[in-house]
Amino acid sequence: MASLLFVNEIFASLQGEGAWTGTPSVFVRLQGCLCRCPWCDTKNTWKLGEPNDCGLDFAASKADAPRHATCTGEELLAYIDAHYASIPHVIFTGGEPMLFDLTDVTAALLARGKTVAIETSGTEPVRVAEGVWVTVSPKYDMPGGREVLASALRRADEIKMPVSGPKDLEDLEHRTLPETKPGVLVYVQPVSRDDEATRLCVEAAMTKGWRVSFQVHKYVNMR
Ligand SMILES: Nc1nc2[nH]cc(C(=O)O)c2c(=O)[nH]1
Ligand code: SF4
Ligand SMILES: [Mg+2]
Repeated sequence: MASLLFVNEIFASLQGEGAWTGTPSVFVRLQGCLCRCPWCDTKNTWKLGEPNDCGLDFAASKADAPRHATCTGEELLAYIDAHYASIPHVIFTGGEPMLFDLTDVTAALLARGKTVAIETSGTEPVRVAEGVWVTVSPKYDMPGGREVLASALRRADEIKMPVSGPKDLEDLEHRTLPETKPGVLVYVQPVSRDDEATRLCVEAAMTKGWRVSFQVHKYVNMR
């Protein structure tokens, strides 16, 4: 587990999205993303990380800042043990967490009895232990020019499609779902609590049988 992780933020909250909504979770927000989605709510993570001397206390002490901490997988595990022992679920998000190989660190968390999830755009190979819950929020035709990988869609336990307009629903139906495994959970999620996007998601759910993910944390002013 020698490689370095660049941690933009680490904090505890309730999962506010998708199938695990309401679950007490440690969020590990990793630095770096190449997708450049116009409506991204974590633009502060876009810059790719580089080694520095900031430890995890730094990442735990700030929100929405562009700087990150540097740690090894072992240091992250020790920090979670020390500060978040009572929290049963760990979520790696970003940024794009699959810019990092999380196979060993996620295996170690599972071995401790935690459940573990990642939130990925599907534009990087999925590198996590077997048994990790993989949520893919596919990002098509974004300014960064990244391609959504069939291998990521196939590995997904949950698809959570960000919806800003009708094209996203078309992409979900015709580009995403044909590549997913049987039994995958399908969510549509309005971006930025937008009223028109919310209306589109509710209508799509009622006609297609998909579920809606509402980013509950934003409605109750939680992180
Ligand atoms: N409460 C809460 N739930 C979340 N689920 C996914 C999040 C993310 O930023 O990826 C997120 C987040 O930032 N906060
Ligand atoms: S993939 Fe996620 S982190 Fe990256 S730009 Fe898009 S919304 Fe932001
Ligand atoms: Mg968020």
